[in-house]
Amino acid sequence: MVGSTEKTRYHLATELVYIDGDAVKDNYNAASVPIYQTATFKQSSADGSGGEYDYSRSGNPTRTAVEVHMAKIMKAERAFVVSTGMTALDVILRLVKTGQEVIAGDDLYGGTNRLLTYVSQYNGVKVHNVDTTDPKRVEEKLDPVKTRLVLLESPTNPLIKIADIRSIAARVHEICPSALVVVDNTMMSPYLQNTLELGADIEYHSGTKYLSGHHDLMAGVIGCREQSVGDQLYFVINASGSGLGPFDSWLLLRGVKTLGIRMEKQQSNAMEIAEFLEAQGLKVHYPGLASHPQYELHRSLSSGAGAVLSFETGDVGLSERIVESAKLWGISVSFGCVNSLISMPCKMSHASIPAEIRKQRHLPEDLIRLCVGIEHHEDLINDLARALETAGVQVKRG
Ligand SMILES: Cc1ncc(COP(=O)(O)O)c(C=O)c1O
Ligand SMILES: N[C@@H](CCSC[C@H](N)C(=O)O)C(=O)O
Repeated sequence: MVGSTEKTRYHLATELVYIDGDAVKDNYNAASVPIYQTATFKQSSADGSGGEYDYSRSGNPTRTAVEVHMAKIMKAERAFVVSTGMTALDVILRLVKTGQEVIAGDDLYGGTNRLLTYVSQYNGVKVHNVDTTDPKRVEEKLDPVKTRLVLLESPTNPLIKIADIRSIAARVHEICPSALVVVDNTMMSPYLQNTLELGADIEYHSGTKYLSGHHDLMAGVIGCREQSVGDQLYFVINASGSGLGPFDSWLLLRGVKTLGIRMEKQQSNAMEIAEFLEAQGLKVHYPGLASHPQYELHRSLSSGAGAVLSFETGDVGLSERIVESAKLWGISVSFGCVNSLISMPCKMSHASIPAEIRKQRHLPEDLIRLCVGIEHHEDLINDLARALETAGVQVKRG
């Protein structure tokens, strides 16, 4: 019902806009996929052999439309849309049983760290946090019997570190044939990086970010390579009721159509801003800069650097003053939206990671994260320059 083995025929920017007419049967040929705002569906008989849908927790035509579309975009055997990005990870973690192990990065979104800590404390699942920029650190923890999941973020949120997804996936599959390689691809979106093609078994996204693009909904997207994995994921989604509602499914489908054009503009703005900050002598983390330690690796995995970057000032108070002096840059968590945002991860998105763990993992307290939108880059740079000056930094103008 929600599967798609259809291969893409056009450039990705075109496929994003082109919704396959067969994804949803509509008697009136509506140009926009209808919102089936219904909980239940009338059946023609009482023997359970009725229509394609019976209850929206189990399936809904608007949800099917976005799932079929996302499967095509992610080149997945099957895709699912769920209520949030964290729900996506929660569903995936249900595939890990007590006694099994997870290997994850040591620079991860704060909420991901929180959920992994929960499963390790209460579900009897050992979680190894390792530096995933070094494939050897992952390999050291692989156990052919116990390892069930290897979870990667690349680039990481918020230090923008890169994992060699291709090599890690190959080694995991060689050493632990029953382990699943899972990539949180939120920071790139399917427009810039296809992790299933790089060897991942499951790719997931916070659809709250680039996929929807306007910060007007919460969503999660999961894509997988194998039908059997898809069956297990669907079981959990139906059993737990985590599928995305019809209206949010419709909003997500609408948002995805403009992903290509938004991402092109956002990352070209991000590059201008990264260069401006680097010219100020600040330590900037952005994989589009040749100074990024994994610049070449990132280029070999993806087709762009994305629109999230972070930089260090060396002084927490100074960072706070910069963030609070910005006007055009909204002080908010989240990223991937048309509006530009500024934040301090240690006090905001990553505040749920205990301070001593943040220290152990070398997450700088003064780090400022910028999530670049589609505004004119000169306005963004001018506003940032003014914020730096207001905070006491002498700015070199180009
Ligand atoms: C990299 C990453 N993955 C997953 C999530 C979780 O997504 P959501 O907020 O949609 O639950 C977030 C942010 O929240 C994130 O930054
Ligand atoms: N209070 C929230 C913070 C959400 S952070 C959202 C996003 N992933 C980001 O990185 O900005 C929480 O504790 O989850």
